[in-house]
Amino acid sequence: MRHDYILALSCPDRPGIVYRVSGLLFEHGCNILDAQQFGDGESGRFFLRVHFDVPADGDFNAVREAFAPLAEACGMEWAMHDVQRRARLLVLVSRQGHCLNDLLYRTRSRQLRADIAAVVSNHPDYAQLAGSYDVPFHHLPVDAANRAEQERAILDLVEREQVDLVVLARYMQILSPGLCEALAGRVINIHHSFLPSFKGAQPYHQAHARGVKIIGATAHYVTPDLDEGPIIEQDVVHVDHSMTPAALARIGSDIESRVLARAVRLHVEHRILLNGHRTVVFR
Ligand SMILES: Nc1nc2c(c(=O)[nH]1)N[C@@H](CN(C=O)c1ccc(C(=O)N[C@@H](CCC(=O)O)C(=O)O)cc1)CN2
Repeated sequence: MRHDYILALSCPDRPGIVYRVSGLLFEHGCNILDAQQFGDGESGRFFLRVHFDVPADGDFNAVREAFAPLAEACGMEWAMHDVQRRARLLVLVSRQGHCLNDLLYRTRSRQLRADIAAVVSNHPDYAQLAGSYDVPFHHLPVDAANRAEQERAILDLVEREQVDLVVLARYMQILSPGLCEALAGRVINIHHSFLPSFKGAQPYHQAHARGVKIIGATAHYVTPDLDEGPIIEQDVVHVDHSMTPAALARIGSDIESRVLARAVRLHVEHRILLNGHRTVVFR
């Protein structure tokens, strides 16, 4: 039986990259099932995502070892991923549980190629919800005095549970620069506004005060600069003058869940490549 893999790479753009990558895969008996590419004239970088399979009598490790010298010669940042492997998520939540609820269902129903290894919260509210899905729940209260200890406990969980991606599902704590660095590229946050508008706390109150006619949600990678990380996915919905901040939050909650789920899917399917401060997303 053939086995599928994803090759995702970025490198300085030059003629012949696709030719050399596809030729190497061909020489190892691999078949390309899907390929997407983008050459960014502004950054001078080339981005490629190749879905390929290895024949039953093939050797994936040999393919990966043969690829390494080519990657080195082209200055590639690259990775190959087993399509069958389900990503392991650690979901962090505070008081608003709609995104957690959505991710629990989507992972359990296998809509997402991922499993939730555990839930962490600074409040006890969602212990029963996590338990109803047989997902371990860790109540880790946090304040200025114990923040370093609490974040150490989160990192220990990431290592112990072999977590691939940390999801801030309306987790209302600002991660320290140290934690952001330790998990660089592996933390996605859902911000409840259409960034760059209304960063920080209470974006629906900010939106109401501004009198906007659309609200939105933004999923982005987390960096030390609050709500400034590379944007992955966004969506919006129309609102009007009659809606209070609470009404905006109710309307916005559906958008938040959808945008976060789309961003998690894009990440776990290896469809996102970083392009400096921005992303390239192969849908
Ligand atoms: N280092 C980062 N941490 C977090 C990011 C980020 O981009 N970089 N995104 C936030 C998300 N966020 C809104 O989406 C957000 C969370 C928390 C706050 C805030 O002011 N929190 C207060 C405490 C609030 C409370 O205890 O209820 C604080 O930490 O002092 C603003 C925006 C998640 N983390």
